[in-house]
Amino acid sequence: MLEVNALRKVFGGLVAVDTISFTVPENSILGLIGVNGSGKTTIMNCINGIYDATEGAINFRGTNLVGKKPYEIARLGIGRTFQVPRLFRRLTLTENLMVPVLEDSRSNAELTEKANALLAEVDLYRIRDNHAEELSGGQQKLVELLRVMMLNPDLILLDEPFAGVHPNLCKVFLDQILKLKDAGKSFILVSHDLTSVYSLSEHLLVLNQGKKIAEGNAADIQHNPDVIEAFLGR
Ligand SMILES: Nc1ncnc2c1ncn2[C@@H]1O[C@H](COP(=O)(O)OP(=O)(O)OP(=O)(O)O)[C@@H](O)[C@H]1O
Repeated sequence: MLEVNALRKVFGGLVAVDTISFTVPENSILGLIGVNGSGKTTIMNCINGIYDATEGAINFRGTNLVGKKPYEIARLGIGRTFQVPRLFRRLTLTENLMVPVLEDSRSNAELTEKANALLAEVDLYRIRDNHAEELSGGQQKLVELLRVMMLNPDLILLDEPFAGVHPNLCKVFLDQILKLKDAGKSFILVSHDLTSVYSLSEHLLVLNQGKKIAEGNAADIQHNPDVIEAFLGR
């Protein structure tokens, strides 16, 4: 579904992503792990068009994404959440969900029904008229995922969905991911929560200082000496 080939992203003299290649098959979850500053978010930003790749190719179902704008990439079927959720603080939950579909050809009633159904799935329908700023950080992350789902993407990039989130909400988030996976969606998951990322991902990529140092399934990664050294410094 997604093929990233020899991706390189340089900021001035800093090579943030150093010639990384990987693929995301249809209906799969790829985990992206690495210590702070290893290049994970930069890879996400290159895929969804926030950054232009310095070099390399990114193909999504045969379309080259390099040079495309974030809204074009969203319309092609790639959604994205952020480490710090980017909701409109003074809009209600329902209004936040309606933002990506303002120019949608579906009727307002149909879209509102969809937004409310998504909110109901995670027990937020009852507070649908609250302002986003009234939510906890974890609830905001959840609403951001629902907002992404309004465009029904096939590939969803999740940046640190569990960081700072109450364990009960993490469970809701995990259930949502699994449900969407069952419905055929694919994910790239960036997380420092290794337990969750190991349990969710069929395949993992480990980054260190912009380079790929290992890849494989959770068992391969957990026993890889380079990974142990990068994470634990021994
Ligand atoms: N816009 C930018 N301008 C300059 N340097 C940047 C920019 N974005 C990222 N970097 C640098 O690129 C490197 C990789 O950063 P990135 O945010 O991708 O790492 P990360 O693995 O996501 O880290 P974290 O786990 O802390 O989120 C870091 O050294 C960072 O300082």
